[in-house]
Amino acid sequence: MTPVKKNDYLTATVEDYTHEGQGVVKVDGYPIFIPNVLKGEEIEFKVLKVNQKFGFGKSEKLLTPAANRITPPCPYYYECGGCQIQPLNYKEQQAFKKGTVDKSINRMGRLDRETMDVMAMENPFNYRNKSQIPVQFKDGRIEMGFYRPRSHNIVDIDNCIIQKDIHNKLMLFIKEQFNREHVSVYDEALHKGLVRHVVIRSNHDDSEVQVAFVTNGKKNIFSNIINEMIEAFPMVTSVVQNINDQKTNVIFGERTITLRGKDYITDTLLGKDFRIRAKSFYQVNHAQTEKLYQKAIELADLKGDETIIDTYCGIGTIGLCASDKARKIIGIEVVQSAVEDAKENAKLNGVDNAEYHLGKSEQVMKKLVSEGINPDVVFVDPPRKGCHPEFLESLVEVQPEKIIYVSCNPSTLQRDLKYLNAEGYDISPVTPVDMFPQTNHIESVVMLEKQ
Ligand SMILES: C[S@@+](CC[C@H](N)C(=O)[O-])C[C@H]1O[C@@H](n2cnc3c(N)ncnc32)[C@H](O)[C@@H]1O
Repeated sequence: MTPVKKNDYLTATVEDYTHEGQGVVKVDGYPIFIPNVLKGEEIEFKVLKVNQKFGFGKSEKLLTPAANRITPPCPYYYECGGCQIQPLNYKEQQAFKKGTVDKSINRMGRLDRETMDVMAMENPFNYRNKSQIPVQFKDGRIEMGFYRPRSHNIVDIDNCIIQKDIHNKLMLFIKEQFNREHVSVYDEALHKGLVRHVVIRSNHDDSEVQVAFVTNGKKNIFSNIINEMIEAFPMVTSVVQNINDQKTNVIFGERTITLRGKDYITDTLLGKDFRIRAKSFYQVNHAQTEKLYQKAIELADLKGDETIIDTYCGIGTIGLCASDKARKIIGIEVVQSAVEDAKENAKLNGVDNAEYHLGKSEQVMKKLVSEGINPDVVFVDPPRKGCHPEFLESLVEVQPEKIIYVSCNPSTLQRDLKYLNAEGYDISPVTPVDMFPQTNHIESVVMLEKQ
């Protein structure tokens, strides 16, 4: 028996945050998760759902608001699923993120390591350099915006406070053009219609912008729109069409066709230039990426004669930023276009001590181990699911002096750290880096050293 029932109205004080940024209240020890409330607030709430071990609720009345509460700066906040923690001022967002990393490493992982203060942004808005904007036809108009939480219904928006200003201007412009030209828009339920997403990506000073039209089929109806767009936005140096005719939630399909200009944009990170194509991973927050990489390279404490493996390397950014201080860089990445970009990026920066391997880290690493590779430092930057167990086994087999782990998921980070710790690696304090202000996402960097 749970101590609460669905539709109960209760009063409690918010004790903590979940890793998703929801408030946690407890009734006789039974936790209930409530969005948009701050730690320390006394609230009246309604119970919405009751599971065996925890429930969900909705705040009905703030009895004592926290000093760190603010009115969400975005007017779409309560409808749109893009941001989750706007009622927390930036100081409280940092406290939530530090607390989440700390709980993961120390409470869940029992690793007993210090969590540093969050490396924060000076101005935590208008930072996203990549916008993946779904398109829908509703009530006689084409709408563009972002999905409501846990749905594929779009909130039609004119301005997003976390994406860069140039993206907001282009989004509005393209929406108007689509409406004027009565462009055919994809209907997910019927799997019919043409335009599915518009993806905008820009470099740090907006001197190069890429617009990608993701379409269900290869019909190209974009000539007029592109002409007008380039006249109004001469910084759009790349327009591509990506064909995705599958019934899927994955945004990009296999094939990308260049419609105008180049098929990439170029950005600079820590003095190195990087070509980025539409499907390649690239960190979304330029200012914070430089801080993150700087910290990662500082933790590696390179002397100049090291062999470095940069795995889950994307377009080669971390390794190439470290290449001046290393003897050799070996990159591993599973996306073909990213590997091609990485090779190109090495050339572009005059780096001749880098080589790249296409494939899964868990497989390529095994092969490199069997060939007798002997790295001194390994940079690891996996996706949210963390490292594959077979990759970790190979890593332990080659025994690098140092491993620098960059993670976008504190939960898989602690799992992998625990394994490496048990296999003889000491763990440095963990530094959270705020790559995604206003959202519940958290990036961290940590160094492991052979005992
Ligand atoms: C979080 S991103 C990091 C990329 C890069 N280090 C950076 O900072 O831009 C993770 C990368 O791992 C790649 N990836 C995902 N699974 C992989 C696997 N099993 N083996 C190798 N690379 C993988 C993704 O394509 C992506 O480029």
